[in-house]
Amino acid sequence: MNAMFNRSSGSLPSRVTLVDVGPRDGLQNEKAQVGTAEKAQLVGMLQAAGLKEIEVTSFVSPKWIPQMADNTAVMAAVERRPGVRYSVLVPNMKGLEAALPTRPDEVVVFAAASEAFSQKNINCSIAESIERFAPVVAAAHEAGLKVRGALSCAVGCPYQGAVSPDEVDRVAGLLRSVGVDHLGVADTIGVGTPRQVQAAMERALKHFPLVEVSGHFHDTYGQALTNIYACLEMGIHSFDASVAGLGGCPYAKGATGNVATEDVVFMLHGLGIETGIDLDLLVDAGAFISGVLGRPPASRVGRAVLAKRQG
Ligand SMILES: CC(C)(COP(=O)([O-])OP(=O)([O-])OC[C@H]1O[C@@H](n2cnc3c(N)ncnc32)[C@H](O)[C@@H]1OP(=O)([O-])[O-])[C@@H](O)C(=O)NCCC(=O)NCCSC(=O)C[C@@](C)(O)CC(=O)[O-]
Repeated sequence: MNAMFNRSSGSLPSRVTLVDVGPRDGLQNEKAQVGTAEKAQLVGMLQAAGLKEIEVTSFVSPKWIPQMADNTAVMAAVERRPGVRYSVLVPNMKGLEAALPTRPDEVVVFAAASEAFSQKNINCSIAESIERFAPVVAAAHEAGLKVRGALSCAVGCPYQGAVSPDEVDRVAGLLRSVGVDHLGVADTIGVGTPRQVQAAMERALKHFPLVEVSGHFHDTYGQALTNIYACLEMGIHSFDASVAGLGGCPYAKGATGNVATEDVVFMLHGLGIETGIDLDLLVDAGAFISGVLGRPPASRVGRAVLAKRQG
């Protein structure tokens, strides 16, 4: 066992922060255009359920992701609660300039550990993306905002196949070098298994402190909860998840949604780990957005709770 794994001395964190990325990662991949009011209502229901960090939208090109074209209107429609942090994705200065007047608490730049995915997702090489992010990070800091860096394809790439931990190491280092505060290690296509995820995390932890690393897992191969558990064993205590298991990236064909927030909360509470989230209210939020989309929630916990309520 690697020395880095001794950080948590075998015990699990007592509290975990969950960032619900459903309004952004979830809805960016839906064929049906969800209305601005429904998006704001979803954010409202998530914060009522106790989520303290919500990724609301992205300021990307509407030609690339038309589902997020109402970004400014969504940010304006959200009834903000004190103590909740609202983040948005920005791929470049144009995105940051559009995002700043909407008063996000945090911005997210997104790079990839795969050259092929970087080209497909943001139309530039990894090196060019880092160059592009440098002034974005500086300007965001100037505006008093923290910057998260999402690192896609940390285990596998839909175009390139397996991704080596060496690439995670390299790109995590590049993101840190331009001043990114927090790194979200993402298994974009949900192919990772626990030891692979731990290897990627270990490399990320060379560049970012434990409190500034989080996991973002898609559940394509049903490994997401196991991978979260593997991260908990390393002491990592912040994860992205999507209510109702919404999600996916339009440039990662075949990948399913993110791990469902309801499923993560159920597991964490079962482990005696605090989240501050009310599972019943979260299930209501998942049922609401699934109703808007005209399908049952992908969350197994969500479906089980709803079935139990019906008797
Ligand atoms: C990065 C670009 C813009 C490059 O796209 P490009 O075509 O190379 O951009 P460009 O700079 O050449 O500009 C082309 C046009 O886009 C406009 N433009 C340029 N920037 C913006 C902007 N910010 N907002 C609005 N418009 C913009 C620009 O003004 C111009 O407009 P035109 O003159 O043709 O009318 C494009 O590739 C893009 O928007 N990509 C975003 C793709 C995306 O959102 N993917 C999903 C998010 S990542 C993800 O889901 C993964 C994650 C984070 O969840 C973790 C995981 O699971 O892996």
